[in-house]
Amino acid sequence: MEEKHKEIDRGNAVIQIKGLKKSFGDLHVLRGVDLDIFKGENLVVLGRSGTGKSVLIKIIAGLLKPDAGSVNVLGDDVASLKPKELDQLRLKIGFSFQNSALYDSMTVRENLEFPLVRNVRDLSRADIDAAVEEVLENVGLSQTINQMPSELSGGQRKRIGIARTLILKPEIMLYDEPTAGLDPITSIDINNLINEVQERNHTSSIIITHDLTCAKMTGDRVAMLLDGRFERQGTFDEVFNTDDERVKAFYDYNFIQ
Ligand SMILES: Nc1ncnc2c1ncn2[C@@H]1O[C@H](COP(=O)(O)OP(=O)(O)OP(=O)(O)O)[C@@H](O)[C@H]1O
Repeated sequence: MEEKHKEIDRGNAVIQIKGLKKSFGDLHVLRGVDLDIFKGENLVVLGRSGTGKSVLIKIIAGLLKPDAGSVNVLGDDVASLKPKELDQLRLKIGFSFQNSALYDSMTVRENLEFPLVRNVRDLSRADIDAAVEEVLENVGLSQTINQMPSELSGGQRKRIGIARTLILKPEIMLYDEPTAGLDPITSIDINNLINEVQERNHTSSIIITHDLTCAKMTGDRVAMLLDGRFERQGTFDEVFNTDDERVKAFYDYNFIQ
């Protein structure tokens, strides 16, 4: 499988993280994280369980406060935002979490309408219908519009979850283990969808994954969290071309076991 090759504008950072630290009691999870994410870039974050990937995402979204360091998202210093400003910023960030969290009692259409109706005022019925149809078409599932989530496959539910996030046209997408629990072929479909979203919407994305096929297919750049820092950042091959046993173990586990 080929590495991704996409030109990224390194002059335009949408997320800038400097010297970020976060501990819980004696547990020092993030120990000085420096990271930039550029406009239109897919950045894959790798790291073993418990290394602090979710903590990092929560800090970016303003859900957790850092102990030290700065986090700037789309020009805003997250720590200094008032609650209302934080809500505004969060509308520009799409979260695609592991379980997709669709509402089981609502149809696909109702699930997709929900964030729009809740967050955007003065939309006509025609606007809402058009937005729902557009995102469903973008994820290739127009035919499921009147179905219930229980009638969909895991891969389809994942796609609808991504569509529901896209309906607010986020500038940044955060994908938390997008291929977890999916078979390899369906995982590849989701990886392709992540790239299509990037191409079509010029979104910048952070993709947290343990799946190195996903990392290689979707990542313009890969950053590996090791002992609380991003010691290794670069293309997929740059990150894994090393004698560092911690990195090699991660690679071997994915491809040999
Ligand atoms: N609110 C909290 N209070 C105390 N400890 C926490 C809190 N949130 C996270 N932690 C701890 O911080 C560490 C990092 O957690 P985090 O969820 O970020 O890991 P992760 O890298 O996302 O792991 P996984 O790949 O398993 O999802 C863990 O040891 C976790 O127990």
